[in-house]
Amino acid sequence: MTPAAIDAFSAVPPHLVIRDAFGADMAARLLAFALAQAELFSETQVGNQKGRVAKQIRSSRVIGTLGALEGDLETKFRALLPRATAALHLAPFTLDSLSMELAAHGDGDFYRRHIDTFVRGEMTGTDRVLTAVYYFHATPKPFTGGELRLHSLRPLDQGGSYIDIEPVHDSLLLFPAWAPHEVRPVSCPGGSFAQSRFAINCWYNSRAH
Ligand SMILES: O=C(O)CCC(=O)C(=O)O
Ligand SMILES: [Fe+2]
Repeated sequence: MTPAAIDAFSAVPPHLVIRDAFGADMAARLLAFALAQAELFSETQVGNQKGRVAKQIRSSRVIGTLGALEGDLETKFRALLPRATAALHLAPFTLDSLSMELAAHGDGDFYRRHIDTFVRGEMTGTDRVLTAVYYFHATPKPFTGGELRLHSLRPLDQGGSYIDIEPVHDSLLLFPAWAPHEVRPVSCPGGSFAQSRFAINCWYNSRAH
């Protein structure tokens, strides 16, 4: 009997991890920015419906602006695109824009399995093609858990698979926006905002046709 092939539906989607991605100085500036803006973070929402907060799907806080760091960050994320396109074997696309947000996961926070592409009438004129997540936190690391779990398209109980990726300080993770993923629950006994698992989500958007 021929063993069943590991088909595209059962394989973990392509991904790229970059350590020491933006450097200790940028990580420190981002942490200082996050703490200074603590009051301006709001509860995360799911989907595009204004005001919808689905606590059973996603629990975290987010801020949509990166202040004076925004320009530097955008340059760094843009510079990664050729490398990511090659490593992830992405079909060529024309970059329309980047969208960035800064998210904080504290004690008990999580984000259930989802994809980042817009589907079913959530279209906004652009398509998210590529997701990048940049991780940073206080040192020593004040939390456990919070791994990014990247799933195959096929569910685990039907022969699918997954990989857990640690949110290492000053590291970057890139994967196609269509890839199913989740944030595993964070445990942060101290519980203060400063001890959160911080991440910048950056989406590379192509114009939707
Ligand atoms: O924080 C992460 O590791 C990923 C967050 C995420 O999946 C999202 O905001 O869409
Ligand atoms: Fe996501």
